Amino acid sequence: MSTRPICVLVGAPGAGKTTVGTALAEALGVDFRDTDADIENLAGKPIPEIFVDEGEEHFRTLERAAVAAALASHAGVLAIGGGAVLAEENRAALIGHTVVHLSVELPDAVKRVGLGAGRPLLALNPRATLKHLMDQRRPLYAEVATATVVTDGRTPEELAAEIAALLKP
Ligand SMILES: Nc1ncnc2c1ncn2[C@@H]1O[C@H](COP(=O)(O)OP(=O)(O)O)[C@@H](O)[C@H]1O
Ligand SMILES: O=C(O)C1=C[C@@H](OP(=O)(O)O)[C@@H](O)[C@H](O)C1
Ligand SMILES: [Mg+2]
Repeated sequence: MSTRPICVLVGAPGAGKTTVGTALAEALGVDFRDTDADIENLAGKPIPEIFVDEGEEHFRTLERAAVAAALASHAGVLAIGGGAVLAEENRAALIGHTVVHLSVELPDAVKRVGLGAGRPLLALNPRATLKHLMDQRRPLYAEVATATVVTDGRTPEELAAEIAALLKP
């Protein structure tokens, strides 16, 4: 039987999709899924290694397949990678879903991505690259979102509670 996510989280790297999504799923008592984790499981290696070994284009191919599969089969909270909205195929697939854009401005995004590794696109010059990615993608997040939640200066728990309230019928 086909099913659909309760909510799909989109936004820039560092918006908190993985962190807030995990907290939201816990608050709602449902499963959390992240297409980045699906891709890593399928490829059998971390995302930075996929970029080094096979390149970004191959990663985007795996990502399109992962987004389509998760949208068709996951019933809980779903986070998709920050760059997934670049593909027209993914934006079209999101139509009709409840899509929450976790918005973040550059200062908070820089602080947050600085806290962890594992984002190959941001390995060299995180601030300048993030600024470029965010400028390029802002209209695409707006295009697919059915709601936007501002994350700057807010905790993941506050954000999870706000989204849970927003999802109530
Ligand atoms: N609202 C927030 N406030 C402070 N730190 C956050 C917040 N959301 C996420 N973080 C931290 O920022 C980093 C990136 O978060 P993550 O959930 O991986 O973002 P994304 O999946 O959108 O790239 C993590 O170290 C996480 O703990
Ligand atoms: O912005 C991007 O293009 C990417 C974001 C990452 O996910 P997060 O948005 O969860 O960091 C991951 O999919 C990959 O490193 C590419
Ligand atoms: Mg993530």
